[in-house]
Amino acid sequence: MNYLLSFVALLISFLVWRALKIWQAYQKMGHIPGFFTLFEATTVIGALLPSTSWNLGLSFTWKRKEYLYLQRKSEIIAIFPVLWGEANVYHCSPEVLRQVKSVNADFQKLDEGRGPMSLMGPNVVASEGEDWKRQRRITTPAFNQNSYRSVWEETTRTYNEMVKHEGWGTEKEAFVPDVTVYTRKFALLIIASVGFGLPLDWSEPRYDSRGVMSREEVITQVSMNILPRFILPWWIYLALPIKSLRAIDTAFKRIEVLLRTMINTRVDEIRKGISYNEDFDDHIKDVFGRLVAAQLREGEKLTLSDREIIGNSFIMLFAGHETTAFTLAATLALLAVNEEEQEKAYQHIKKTLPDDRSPTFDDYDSLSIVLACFYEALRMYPAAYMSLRQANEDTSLTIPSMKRPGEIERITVKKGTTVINDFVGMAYNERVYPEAEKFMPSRWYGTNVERIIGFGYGPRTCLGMKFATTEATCFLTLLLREWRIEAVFENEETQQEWQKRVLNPTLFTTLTLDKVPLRFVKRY
Ligand code: HEM
Repeated sequence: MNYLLSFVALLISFLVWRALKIWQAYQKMGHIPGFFTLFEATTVIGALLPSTSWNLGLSFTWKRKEYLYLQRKSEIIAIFPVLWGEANVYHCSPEVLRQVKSVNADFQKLDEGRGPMSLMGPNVVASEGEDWKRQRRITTPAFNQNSYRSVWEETTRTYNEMVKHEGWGTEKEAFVPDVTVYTRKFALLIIASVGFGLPLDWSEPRYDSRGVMSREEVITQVSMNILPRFILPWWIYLALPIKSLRAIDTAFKRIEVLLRTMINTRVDEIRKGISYNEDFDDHIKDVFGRLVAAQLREGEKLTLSDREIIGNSFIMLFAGHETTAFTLAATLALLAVNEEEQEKAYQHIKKTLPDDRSPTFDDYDSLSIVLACFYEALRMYPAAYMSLRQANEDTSLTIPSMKRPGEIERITVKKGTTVINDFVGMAYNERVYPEAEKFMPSRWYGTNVERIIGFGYGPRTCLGMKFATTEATCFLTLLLREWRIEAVFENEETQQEWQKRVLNPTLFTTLTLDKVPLRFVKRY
């Protein structure tokens, strides 16, 4: 009886607490069109439960992309979770994105969102204010024309290694059961080599004969398990003898050792090679070298702690390969089911590279139709599918009106409100991208890079944007000029049905695709 009373008292306290919370949120955001749900999508419970009418589910911005904003006839909406989580404001307007992320915007990254990204140490993605400025200034010079040239050369080398190792050189056709496995490995090898001077081998097996994980597998496991590692308590790895948990634990321990060893080796190299009072910029070109060298500038402002070097190395390895890999996979899949666009890209490559000469970095600007295919895939499957910002002050936002097209509405977001930039919503906003469901690379012909919002906007725009587009242009050019890409259908399914089944992403740490089966058919 006592137990029952305690339970009822607890339940009542909980409900009163929630009612108060929702009431407070409603005071703040009630003027924004919105709706109620039971759990907030990004909380553990909200993410684990399936997407239904009463629970949004983790991938709800994708699953409801056609009607989420249309239902409320507004490009900005508020979502109030009744039982768990915080109320937030979502929007699907590139105009709002620009206001929230411009240089003068009084918004900042959320502490909660920064947690998982700082798992291995503070870094440029997760930091704010002066810490962010310092880390951005240290890392930015590593992204320059010379490094993009290295990206191009390394992409060409790795492509040839892939074709050789997979035995495709002599084949007329290659069946690729899941192209994401290849693009993932590809992107990882490029960032590891160009960004970190860590050459990984395409042919190295994931585990050696003694069952020891390869370095590639360590980085892949770590990238795929950032959220579980962040959420799960340390003792769970000891308490539960589950193989996949053990693999996560091993990978996180090994990456720490790997990065520390790399730091020590690089410190020795730098100390031997140059006097560390000299201008480092002239000597050290790669991202990792710049991070390590910054630490050696004793007594200077632009320095990094050990934890910051590890944090930044980890984040570059992660940000530098997951996003590129899935966008490349989406590009190939979309080209497979849009034959006309694939043919256009192929003809463009042939015209740009007469006599079948190999593409070089100097061809990058001319291969704009290839890059447009990548931009369009990025729009339709935005790897960084949302970004969160908190208002530091009451801020008035101007939003194109859905009810009265051509007019502008003003909405104030109150101090402390979290604004979620919903890149899926923006990508499928028919006002901005007519026929949004259609793969139309021509949207990006001759475009201004500021329009490519998939890489963010403003001072915190993606640092690796040109790194990624260089790699993508080179990889796609090499592949498309040699192979015709085809979808592998199941039974009698149509191209649209294939796209719907196969290109059905999961929204987790990034937007990920699961199993994209393709066939590469030799063109000559
Ligand atoms: C298709 C590939 C990529 C996509 C779609 C992408 C997307 C993004 C987006 C949307 C942001 C801004 C996030 C925010 O505002 O909260 C961002 C930031 C960042 N990205 Fe990328 N990224 C890609 C590739 C890369 C690569 C290859 C690297 C490094 C080699 C990289 C490094 C970074 C870093 C360091 C930041 C943080 C910048 C800052 O806060 O100052 N990204 N990325």
